[in-house]
Amino acid sequence: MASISGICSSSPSLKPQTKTSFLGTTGSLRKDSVSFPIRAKYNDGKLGAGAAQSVAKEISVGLSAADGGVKKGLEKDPQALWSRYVDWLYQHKELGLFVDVSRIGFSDEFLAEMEPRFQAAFKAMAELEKGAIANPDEGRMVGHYWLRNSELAPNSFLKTQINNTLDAVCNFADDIISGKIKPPSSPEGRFTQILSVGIGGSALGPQFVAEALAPDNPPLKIRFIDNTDPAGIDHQIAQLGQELETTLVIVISKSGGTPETRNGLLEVQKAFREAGLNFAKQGVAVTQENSLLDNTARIEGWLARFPMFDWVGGRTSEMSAVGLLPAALQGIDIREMLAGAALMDNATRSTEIRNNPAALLALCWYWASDGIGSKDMVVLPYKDSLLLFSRYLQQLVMESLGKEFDLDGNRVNQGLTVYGNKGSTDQHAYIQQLREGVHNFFVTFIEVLRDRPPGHDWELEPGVTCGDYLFGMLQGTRSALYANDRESISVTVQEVTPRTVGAMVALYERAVGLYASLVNINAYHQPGVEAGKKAAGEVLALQKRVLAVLNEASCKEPVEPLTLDEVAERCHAPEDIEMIYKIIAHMAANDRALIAEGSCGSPRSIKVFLGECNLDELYV
Ligand SMILES: O=P(O)(O)OC[C@H]1O[C@](O)(CO)[C@@H](O)[C@@H]1O
Repeated sequence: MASISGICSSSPSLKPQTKTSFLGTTGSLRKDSVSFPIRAKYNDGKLGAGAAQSVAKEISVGLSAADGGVKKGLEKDPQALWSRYVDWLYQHKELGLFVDVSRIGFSDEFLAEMEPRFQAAFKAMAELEKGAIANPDEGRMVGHYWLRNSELAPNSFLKTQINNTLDAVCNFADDIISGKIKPPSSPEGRFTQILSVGIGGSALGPQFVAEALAPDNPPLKIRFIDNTDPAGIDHQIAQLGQELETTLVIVISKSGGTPETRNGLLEVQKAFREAGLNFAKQGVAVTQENSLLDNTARIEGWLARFPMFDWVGGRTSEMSAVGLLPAALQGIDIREMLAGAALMDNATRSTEIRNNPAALLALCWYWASDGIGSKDMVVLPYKDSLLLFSRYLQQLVMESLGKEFDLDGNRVNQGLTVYGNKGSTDQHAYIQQLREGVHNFFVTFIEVLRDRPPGHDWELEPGVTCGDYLFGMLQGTRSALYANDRESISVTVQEVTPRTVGAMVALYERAVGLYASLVNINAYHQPGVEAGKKAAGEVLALQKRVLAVLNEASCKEPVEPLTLDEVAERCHAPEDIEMIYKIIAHMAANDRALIAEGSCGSPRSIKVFLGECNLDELYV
């Protein structure tokens, strides 16, 4: 592959589109939204890309329903495309990583319009790295970049914290793997399994890295509880079987109070009790100092505790103890992961868009989705071990960019939808629609050049290996999509190694940060998640009232089965009757409520009572 990294001549001029169109009334979210400065091809050159939001509000532009979302004007001439490929190819020599943006059709005019906005984004990023409060809502610094180069931390206290934590993780992992720290009920043995309990950013990074990098026979195998699904939890515990006694349970939660994680912990502790095992001697907490989880672990005397830092967000915590501890225990070289991320961090500090792979990604996202998330990003790694990359990116990108308000308080309903699994598998699932159906996406191909470790390859037909097929499928799909005006980015690495995985994590972290600046949003908070959590809490509070009402009626002689209306009335919540119905149906399905009359299929027919009267709960 050519080693040209963006200092080459300018790209051939592409045909800029000058059409201006309006979103109209489709999608109520857009109706009340302010518009963004949009790429040059849609704004007739009226609006500088660096214009202030107030100027941008003057027009609202985007893809109209009428054009079916089809982009016109993508370069198709093979020679011109080749030139564009060569001119724009980004290479990181030391990492063996390439970014090809040639199949995204941004024009020189668009690039010029975006340049000042990128310079502002680079400046904001530099401030963030110096310790500015980059998460204003929460009044927090954003320091995940310091994790791979503690020299950058804004003060010596943080630097020491980072270094000490890394040393502690390495030492603990060494002691567990070597058997210096043994499971209490198996003094001759070693820990053989990890059960990781956590959710969101406290699970997705470790899951992705385990799938990508764990050796075939790791020193400890890893399992995850990342939900409050009782059947899922039972399954994980059942799969461990006798090995529960040699299982290290790592409970990961930045806040230390996430309900799903707490429930997972309580379920696991119950399993330990039932197996006659001492959980504390096998439990490890990764959490913020003095969180509920931290205090529990300290008071109960758990085997170890590792800190999560206030200035590291869950979705950017893979290079903190959250990701490093499980990785190290699986025998993954975490210092290499950090080195790869640090190299990428250096590269993505470049203030020259062409020379900055994260800026290139952000540029393409903006172009492809009009800076308003009008198209989804389909992430397709052609490598089984990278299966979970898209799931990992889903949180990183969508929790960061999916915001109702911008930094100036305007309602913008921003975001960038991410989905995907892996190629070529997905070619036999939904690529049909991508090629020919609704044009609401762009693709990111992740290519891995090395098919197998050296010496293992063979030709399954003359001149062709299994990996050649995978390569052919990727290239064929990229070409076939482009021929039908479907744009794509390709990120290529030589191999899936700790170094390249660290680099890819760092690449996308930075791309998200830069893109957030371009669209003027706070990438580091997640206010929207709270609404769901609050509503869940309200449902559970209502369930307690329903239970109290049913209990009272069920303690009567004779038992008084109640209609839904009666339950709602006695709960003083007639407006919540639908939710009350759902609560009762759920309880009935789990043998916790009995349907005396009627059936759940016709809610108005139901009369319900509890199988048992609980006198202790009567006047609660
Ligand atoms: O690590 P915690 O505090 O348990 O949070 C888990 C996840 O929950 C979220 O806060 C969303 O609810 C994510 O941002 C986070 O990664």
